[in-house]
Amino acid sequence: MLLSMNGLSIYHKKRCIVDKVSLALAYGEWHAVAGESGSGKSVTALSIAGLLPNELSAEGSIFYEGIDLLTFSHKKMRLLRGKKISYIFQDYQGSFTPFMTIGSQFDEMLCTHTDLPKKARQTKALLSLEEVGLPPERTFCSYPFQLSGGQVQRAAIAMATMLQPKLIIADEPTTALDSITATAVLQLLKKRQSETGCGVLFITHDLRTVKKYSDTVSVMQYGRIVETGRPHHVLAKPKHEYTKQLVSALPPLCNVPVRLGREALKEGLK
Ligand SMILES: Nc1ncnc2c1ncn2[C@@H]1O[C@H](COP(=O)(O)OP(=O)(O)OP(=O)(O)O)[C@@H](O)[C@H]1O
Repeated sequence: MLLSMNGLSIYHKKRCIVDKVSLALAYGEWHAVAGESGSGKSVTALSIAGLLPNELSAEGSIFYEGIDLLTFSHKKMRLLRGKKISYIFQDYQGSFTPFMTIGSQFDEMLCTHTDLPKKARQTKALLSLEEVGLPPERTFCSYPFQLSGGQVQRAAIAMATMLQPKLIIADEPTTALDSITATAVLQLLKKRQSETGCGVLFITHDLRTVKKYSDTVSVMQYGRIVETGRPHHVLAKPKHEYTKQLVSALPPLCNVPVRLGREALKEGLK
């Protein structure tokens, strides 16, 4: 197992906001965590990357390749982030520092995790930007606010996959995008996943994306996982009352049979 979370609880002071969550993610798997706003999806994801704000505390265990990340120091987690575990946020303010060019942020990551000389770092960054369909030189020299939302997320995917991490955590990466751009960004993430073989933990409130891209879905409500399984099972025959409500709230056109994985990707790339 790439990631195995056991009895994870997260507290704000004495308030429990995530309650004994257990979740597993295999190598190369796309695991969606779906649920309404405030159910605890983001804080669960942040805890894996060691990015919980100071006022929150976590208990339980989060094993990444057999090592409990909750026992890691901030310094060790910094070395792991980017190289082994990457994070894609909802918007550029999460993924990029606004006052640095995209290129210098790629360079900073390469400096932290590799011994490459300057020229080779630049070549690698430009190649990564090209791989996600962005004009490499122009994007490299741009500040995040000079790019569109879709371009920022493409650049975030480029940076997240550049060092071929085994795990990518994507926290509602398409929330700020229109539906056509969102589809293109998700197809790109799926494509990069199949190229690099990484696992994806995908946080979403949109069950349509769960149907289309995920191998597994966990449904969260009030800080607990109430149901886990293959999307076509969970969505066709939801067991928990909350999942039933989520499914019945889907627009009718979305309640069609699900095609998953490679098939969905092929479809998306046509
Ligand atoms: N820094 C914080 N301090 C105190 N409470 C917090 C903090 N961050 C999150 N929470 C609380 O934790 C709960 C879960 O929040 P979280 O952001 O994980 O939800 P979510 O399911 O990701 O929602 P959304 O889809 O809106 O992002 C909420 O009740 C929220 O108010």
